Amino acid sequence: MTADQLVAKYSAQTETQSSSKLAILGSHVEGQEKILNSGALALLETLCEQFAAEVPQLLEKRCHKQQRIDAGELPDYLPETRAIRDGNWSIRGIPADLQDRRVEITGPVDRKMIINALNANVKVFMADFEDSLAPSWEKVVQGQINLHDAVNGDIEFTAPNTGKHYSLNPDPAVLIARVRGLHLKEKHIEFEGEAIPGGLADFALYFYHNYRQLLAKNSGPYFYIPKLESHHEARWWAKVFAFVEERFCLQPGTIKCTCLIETLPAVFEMDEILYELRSNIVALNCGRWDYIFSYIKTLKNHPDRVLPDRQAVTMDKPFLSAYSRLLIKTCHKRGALAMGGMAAFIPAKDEATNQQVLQKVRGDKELEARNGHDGTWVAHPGLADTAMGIFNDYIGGDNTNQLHITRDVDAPIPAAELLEPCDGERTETGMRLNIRIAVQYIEAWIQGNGCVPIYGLMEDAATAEISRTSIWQWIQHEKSLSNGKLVTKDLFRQMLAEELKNVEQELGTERYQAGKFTQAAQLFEQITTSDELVDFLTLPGYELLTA
Ligand SMILES: CC(=O)SCCNC(=O)CCNC(=O)[C@H](O)C(C)(C)COP(=O)(O)OP(=O)(O)OC[C@H]1O[C@@H](n2cnc3c(N)ncnc32)[C@H](O)[C@@H]1OP(=O)(O)O
Ligand SMILES: O=CC(=O)O
Ligand SMILES: [Mg+2]
Repeated sequence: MTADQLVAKYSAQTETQSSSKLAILGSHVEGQEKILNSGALALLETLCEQFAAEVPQLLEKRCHKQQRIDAGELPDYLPETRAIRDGNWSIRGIPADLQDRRVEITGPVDRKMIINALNANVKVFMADFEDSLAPSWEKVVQGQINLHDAVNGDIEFTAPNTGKHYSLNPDPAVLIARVRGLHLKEKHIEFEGEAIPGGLADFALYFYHNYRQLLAKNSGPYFYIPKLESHHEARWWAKVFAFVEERFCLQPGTIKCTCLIETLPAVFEMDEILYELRSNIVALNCGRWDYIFSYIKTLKNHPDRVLPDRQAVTMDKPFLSAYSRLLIKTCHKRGALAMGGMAAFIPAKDEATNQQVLQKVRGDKELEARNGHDGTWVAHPGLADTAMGIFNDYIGGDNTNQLHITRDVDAPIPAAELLEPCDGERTETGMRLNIRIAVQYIEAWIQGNGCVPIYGLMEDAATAEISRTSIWQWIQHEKSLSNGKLVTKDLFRQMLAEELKNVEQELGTERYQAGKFTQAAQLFEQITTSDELVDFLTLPGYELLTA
């Protein structure tokens, strides 16, 4: 039976016996029939049946590990998987259209942005259901509709305010969908009365609707997997992929994924993650913003590892440099690409400032390319040429990547280097900036906007996490600012009140009052002064977003 016949049979079966275990609770989104059809829901139901119950167990494993680290242990390479690290093995391979990923643009699954991103001067577009998306039901469903139209090549958009029309250029970038992390649920779909894992919904819907078209175009169902913390979680995804490949009569390894290494626990299991997913994985990526957040979160009880101002934590700091170099060394040894990360700068409107922005982006991308990364991320089309120029220079000639760079000079990288405390000041200016960023970001998020420009930087869920957890950590460890002020809950509350006034002045009273700043400030205050560190900002945020 061909794959097409199989899908038809699978869809027909479920057309007649509508699913009893899966319930759609979200309100109607225009066009949802295209996405939430019986075949897609049948796949989702089967995946939930097979795999959803394991997710809480995986999250529980994270907690157990964290308890040991909270009690004083430091993360390290795992003794029980030494044979995998020492073994001689490679990943299955990289399809032709994923060999050259020198510049990838990222962005939420907004219709206009999808078109702009696919038309940008980049090799890949990472369409994001994660850090840059506030996953309201409408955005999730509309995002799937948009991606389906993009894969079909008939996505179009007319801006209501300008009348400008958008459609795809002839040779669009390769599409990779980033699904939600395992901690996030999709509460508008329930399986046996329980909200389902958000990432499983994103995966099933994108896969089901697009894999045939993508394969017909000599591309494939490609995914970014975020926020993994262990090789057990990688194994879970490997089982999901293998199950779906078998179900749809696809060659093993048809689904391809790139895993973000953006948690401190995962950096010690990169070989193991590649190994678990070796049939499907093609690359790892340095998700530096979540990684910095994870460094704070994982080492939250370790007074000697408290980070300084966010601006001081740059990729040339020893712990981040070691992370980038180890990722490259590990990937290239196994035949996988080593993707760099995001410089959070975005273009400025005035030319002089923009030149400074481009200079900073150039510096950041040069460091990555020189280290041996095979490609990098940009947040905005206006940065694509700059990043492309740097990577063209380093990759050179007919090459498509830097897989030949083995970084033997770095063997081995000890755990201590990955955990090295980061020097730098904690300043009142830095703390106030963290406050203004976090409160504005939370306000945007609970209104449904997961990625916003604030003070010339792209702010998303990962960058905002650094701002809010830095203050939490400074309070908990009774740190003093460079001007001698002790960081306390009261000092934070006082600064928050003052900075809310500054934000109101910056934005104007009309915008401020029409917004949700009071709600955002309440949530921010609550999670910053709580003695328990809230795991992810987006968990209480999701309750407000979907209230
Ligand atoms: C830590 C991480 O996870 S990083 C990955 C997640 N983060 C992201 O993906 C960031 C994506 N970037 C963005 O969302 C945006 O660039 C923002 C919010 C930072 C800034 O957006 P804006 O203020 O709209 O930028 P600006 O006004 O300069 O945009 C100019 C044009 O570029 C487009 N544009 C900007 N960023 C992008 C993008 N990432 N993809 C596609 N198009 C984009 C805008 O849609 C706009 O198009 P138009 O001229 O046709 O109207
Ligand atoms: O997802 C990317 C990051 O930096 O976080
Ligand atoms: Mg991230």
